[in-house]
Amino acid sequence: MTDHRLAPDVEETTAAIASMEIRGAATIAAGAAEALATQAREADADSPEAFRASMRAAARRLRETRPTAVSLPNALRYVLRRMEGRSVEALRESVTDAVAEFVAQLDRAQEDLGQVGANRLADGDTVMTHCHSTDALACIEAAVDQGKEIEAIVKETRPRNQGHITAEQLREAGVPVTLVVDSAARRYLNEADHVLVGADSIAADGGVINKIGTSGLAVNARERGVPIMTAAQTIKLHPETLTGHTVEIEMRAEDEVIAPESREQIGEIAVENPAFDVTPPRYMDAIVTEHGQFPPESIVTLMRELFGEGAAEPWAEP
Ligand SMILES: O=C(COP(=O)(O)O)[C@H](O)[C@H](O)COP(=O)(O)O
Repeated sequence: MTDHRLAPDVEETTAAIASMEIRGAATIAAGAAEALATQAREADADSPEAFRASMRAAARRLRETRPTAVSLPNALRYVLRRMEGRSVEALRESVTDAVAEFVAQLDRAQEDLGQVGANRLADGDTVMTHCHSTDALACIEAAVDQGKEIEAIVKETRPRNQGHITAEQLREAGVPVTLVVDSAARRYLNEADHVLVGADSIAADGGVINKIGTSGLAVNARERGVPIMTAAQTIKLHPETLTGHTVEIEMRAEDEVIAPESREQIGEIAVENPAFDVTPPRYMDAIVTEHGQFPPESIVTLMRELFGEGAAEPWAEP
């Protein structure tokens, strides 16, 4: 393999993230980190410089897949910042160690935030969910483990129906599930005690970027007096927003919204398919992280503490 050649696993992971076979912010972060470990193991670079260049090339390739979940660049940053050593072997080891540490930390963070989120849920509560978030599910699963009886109203989450994954996993956890179409959410909020969502990114002002439809759900929840929380480990904090950058919202293919045949039949129309939206902090009651729960407006303090060194791009060519 020459310096910049990417390990097949990097190409496969890149394709799987782009096609959403690997999806959800935490899972994307773990997948990308593991692909970097494979790159490190398989790179046959003949100098430390060549090894570093091949790692940066792999990170750039992974970075290009999806733009909104900041857990992806945060994962790449975590690993590349820990790449050190004077020999290829030492560099290789530093990367594989960093990846193992990163993945273990992700799992631990999810477990810890699950406990925090579970404490907000009471025995007999009904929770409404949107999309499929492993961080959000960790809260419900921890509540069930505490012996609480929890029921769920699961929004299907058009256009890709990630709610079906949530429904299946909750059912497997022993939670009675009612699946509803997205437009039924306001009606069923009458029966919900909490709304629980995940996040792809959290901005410095406490804005929560999550699956399209989250912001409308939050506004409806507020109107109905149903508390809404975001479960998000700190890998979802978006360092660039500390300096005023906005988070790019991914626009996806039109055929996720309407099949090409149906579209042809309708005639000349425009179709838009944004994958995410921003829920302003005033519509979110709490952000639950592995460091505890925070009012959205105060998340900036945690962000400065954890990501104060900024949003360098260690994958860029020097
Ligand atoms: O919006 C989504 C997934 O969108 P997509 O299906 O487009 O990737 C999830 O709520 C967050 O990524 C959080 O997930 P997790 O808590 O698992 O990180």
